[in-house]
Amino acid sequence: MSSEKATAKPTSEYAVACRDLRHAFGGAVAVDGVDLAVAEGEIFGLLGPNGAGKTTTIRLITTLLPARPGMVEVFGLDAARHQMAVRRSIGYLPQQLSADAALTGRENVELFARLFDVPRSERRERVGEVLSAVGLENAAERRAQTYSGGMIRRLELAQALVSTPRLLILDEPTIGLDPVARDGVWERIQEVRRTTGMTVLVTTHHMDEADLHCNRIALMHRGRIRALGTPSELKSGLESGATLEEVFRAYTGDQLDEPADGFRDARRTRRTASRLG
Ligand SMILES: Nc1ncnc2c1ncn2[C@@H]1O[C@H](COP(=O)(O)OP(=O)(O)OP(=O)(O)O)[C@@H](O)[C@H]1O
Repeated sequence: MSSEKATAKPTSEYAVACRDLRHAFGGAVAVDGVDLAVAEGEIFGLLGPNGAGKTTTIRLITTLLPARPGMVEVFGLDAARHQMAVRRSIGYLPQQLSADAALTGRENVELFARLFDVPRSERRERVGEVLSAVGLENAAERRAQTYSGGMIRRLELAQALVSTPRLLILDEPTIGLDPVARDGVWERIQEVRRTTGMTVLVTTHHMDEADLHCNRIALMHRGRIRALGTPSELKSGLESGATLEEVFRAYTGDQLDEPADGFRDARRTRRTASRLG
């Protein structure tokens, strides 16, 4: 690990740079030649209908899937050659439930602090800081099973933040939440980004959220990037007064989803609970 650190010299100024990403599950192509460049400090939205290949792209970037023959660089480091350094720089909020219902909020975050090697001497303070950054300081000693859907997602955000990542990757951070809870999650994401300058790569099905919060957006469909730009650029490329949802439909022709909330609903809405994403 130390030799990896010694040779880990950044080669580009981007937070994430991908070239020709490809992945197939058996014969089924999920990602079909994706090029992406995410600038440091921006909120970059990856949008697309179910099955477009967003999660697979994220798993390639986080090194959970091998990116060969394509290329992924995170803060200029080749992810294939510097896998551990790249993983250390990323905080990942998976689509699957990653909070444990039987543990308190604090215990859930402490678990991630240990998993991600936050030094023992800093753990207590760091866990307290991120719980308060997501507005859960007063609920920290309660079991997660008593949390609302929005609180669970904010708890999972705290888990992703506890290792002080430079790049925060959020896979549908507001899935299954009502509009008020969605706003609560975004407020916390924006606040963390303002105070830390962190880069955020996010997937969402909510066009209104992408329009409001993302600096740039890539529209993905059937494994490929179909359009890329700021929300205004994408909208003005269609017709005057077009909404982002209309842009989305123009490129994909598909329906958007609207799920529900609560711990049980979150469990039902998302895939099987898994701490390892
Ligand atoms: N582990 C897997 N095994 C087999 N096929 C998979 C697997 N994971 C994803 N796929 C398939 O790959 C394609 C892309 O899936 P992916 O989860 O990347 O899409 P997505 O855009 O994230 O969708 P969603 O919005 O529903 O999360 C889909 O056809 C999906 O069925």
